[in-house]
Amino acid sequence: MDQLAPTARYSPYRFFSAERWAEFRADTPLTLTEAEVQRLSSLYDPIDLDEVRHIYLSMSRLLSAHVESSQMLFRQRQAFFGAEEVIKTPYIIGMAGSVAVGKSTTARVLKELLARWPSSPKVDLVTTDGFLLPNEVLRRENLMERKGFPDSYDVGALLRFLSAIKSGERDVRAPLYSHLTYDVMPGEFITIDRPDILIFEGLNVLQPRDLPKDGNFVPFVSDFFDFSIYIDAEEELIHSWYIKRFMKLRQTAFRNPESFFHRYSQLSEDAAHAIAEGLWANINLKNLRENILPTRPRADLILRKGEDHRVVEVALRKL
Ligand SMILES: Nc1ncnc2c1ncn2[C@@H]1O[C@H](COP(=O)(O)OP(=O)(O)O)[C@@H](O)[C@H]1O
Ligand SMILES: CC(C)(COP(=O)(O)O)[C@@H](O)C(=O)NCCC(=O)O
Repeated sequence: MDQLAPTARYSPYRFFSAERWAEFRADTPLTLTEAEVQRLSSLYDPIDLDEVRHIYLSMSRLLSAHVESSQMLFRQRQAFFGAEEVIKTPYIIGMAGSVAVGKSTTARVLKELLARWPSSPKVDLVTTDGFLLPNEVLRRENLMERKGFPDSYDVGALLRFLSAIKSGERDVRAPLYSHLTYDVMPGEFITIDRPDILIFEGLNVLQPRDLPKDGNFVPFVSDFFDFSIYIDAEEELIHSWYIKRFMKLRQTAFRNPESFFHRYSQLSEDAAHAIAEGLWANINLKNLRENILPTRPRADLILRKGEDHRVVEVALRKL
C-alpha cells in the first residue's frame, strides 16, 4: 500500500524517521522499567524498553507541552470570566487504527508514562469496544459480519459518554466488552471520575458523520478530542499480525470452553488458518479500507509501524 510521506506538494504533516524522532526526547526521564513494559505489552504486540526510549518518550514530552498549554488556556479563561465558574475538564487523547495494529499496547504504555509525569496527573483509558451493540442486536440487524464497523456501535451512548466527560461530570460510566464471550458485558462498567487526561481508543474514533441539514449540533466523536493519534502500518503487515495472533489465541485463550472462539481451538491448523483469513478479509480488511484508513489524515500524530512492530516513521501535523 501507500507510503506515509505524500507525493503531493503540500502536506499538513512533518515527517520524521524513528531515529530523528528519538532525538526529541531531550531530557525526558525514562520512568518505566523493562519488567513494567513487558507487563503492559500484550503477548501479540511486542514492545521493549528501547522502543519506549526512542518513540514514546518524545511523544510523552510533546503531549506534556500540549497538556500544559491547555491548562494555561484554562487559567486564562478563568481570569477572563472572573466570578463566572469555569469547569476544568479532562484532556482527551483519541487513538485510532486497524484491528491488530497494536492500539491497546500503545495506549497502555502511554497511559503509564503520562501518569508518571512530575505533576502525577490522573490518567484513565477507555476502549470503544464497550460501546458495540450487543451480539443479540447485531444478529437481529444482520451486523455480526460488521463488528467494528461504524454501524455496529451505539454511537449515541458513545457521544453521551464523551459529552459527560467533557462537561466535567463525576463518576461517568463506560460499558465493557469481553473478548472471551465476544460480546459486551451486561451490567459491567468502568467508572471515570474526572481524570486529568483520558485516552479514548478504538477503530473508528476519528470517523466523521453526515452533517444534519437542519443546522442542529450533532458532534463527531473527535470533536471531543484535544489530540489524536493514528497507529498505522502496511496493510499486509497488519494482516500477518492478525493471522499470527489468531493462531496464538487458538492455543491459549480459545482453549477456554467459555471462549466464543472455542470451536476454532478444536480445528486442524489449516482449517483454523482459513477461518482467520476469512475474518480478516470479510470484516477487518474491509473495515480498514472503507472506514479506518480514510480517517488517518485527520490525526494530529501518525505512528507508522514496520516489520517487527517497531515504529519506523512519525508524522506530526504542522500547527
Ligand atoms: N479473540 C480474542 N481473544 C482474546 N483477546 C483478543 C481477541 N481479539 C483481540 N484481543 C485482544 O484485544 C485487544 C484489542 O485488539 P484489537 O481490537 O485488534 O486492537 P489492537 O491490536 O490495535 O490493540 C488486544 O490486546 C488483543 O490482543
Ligand atoms: C472488538 C473489536 C471490534 C475492536 O473494538 P474497538 O475497541 O476498537 O472499538 C475487534 O477487536 C473485533 O473483535 N473485531 C471483530 C472481527 C474479529 O473477530 O476479528
